[in-house]
Amino acid sequence: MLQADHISKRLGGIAALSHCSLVIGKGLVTGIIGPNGAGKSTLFNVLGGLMAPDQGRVLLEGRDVSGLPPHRLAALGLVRTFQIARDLAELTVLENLLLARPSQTGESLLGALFRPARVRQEEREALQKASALLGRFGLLQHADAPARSLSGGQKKLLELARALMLEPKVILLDEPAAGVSPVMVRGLARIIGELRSEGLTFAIIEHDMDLIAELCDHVYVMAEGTPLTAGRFAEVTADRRVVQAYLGGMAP
Ligand SMILES: Nc1ncnc2c1ncn2[C@@H]1O[C@H](COP(=O)(O)OP(=O)(O)OP(=O)(O)O)[C@@H](O)[C@H]1O
Repeated sequence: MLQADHISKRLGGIAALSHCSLVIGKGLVTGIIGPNGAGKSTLFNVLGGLMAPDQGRVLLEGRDVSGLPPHRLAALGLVRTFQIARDLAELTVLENLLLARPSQTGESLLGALFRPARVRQEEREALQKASALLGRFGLLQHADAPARSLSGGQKKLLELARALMLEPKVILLDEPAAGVSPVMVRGLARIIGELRSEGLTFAIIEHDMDLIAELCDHVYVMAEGTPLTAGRFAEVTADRRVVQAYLGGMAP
């Protein structure tokens, strides 16, 4: 579904990614783990179009999409979740969802002026979709509350719901469990599992190893800008090199 092909990226004189190659399989949940500074966030930034690679390619369903900006990738089905930024936090939960998917027709002045019925139809559809997602994620009663009033876990659900408004095929999830209560982590895991069984593909960066073990079909362990090893969670965690990478070479 999504492939990093020998990607290299230097940041501030550091090789954040170095000939990094990996495959995010269709319909699977792929975990990306590794110690701090291993290059996981940089990989997501390159895969999600926030940074162009210095070398290498990003392939989405076999098509070279290297360097395409996030909105072009979203139109092709690849979406990355983002923390609700400060300005969005002041808007309501529902507004956050409606803004995630701008009206296609109403985006241009001419479209809005000459096709008002079409714009209204798109707005109705977006409202229906947003309401359905809020219901599914247990956020309906918070629809008119400012996003900042949500708990950490509810904010993560809102981030996921914003991504789903774009009807993606692949979602890049950056640390879904960070700052989330254990009960809400279970809720998130259930929803991600359900979305996966509906055919969505996920790549997940996460430091919560219980969540990785529970959710992931396949796990890549990154170290120094490239995958060190890959396999099922139990396989990779049994690999001595992985323990060493986490301990910074201090393993006995
Ligand atoms: N904007 C930047 N300028 C300079 N160096 C950077 C920048 N962003 C990241 N780096 C460096 O690139 C390397 C990879 O960082 P990255 O954030 O991708 O790692 P990570 O695996 O996501 O780490 P963490 O788990 O701590 O989030 C690190 O050495 C980091 O210090």
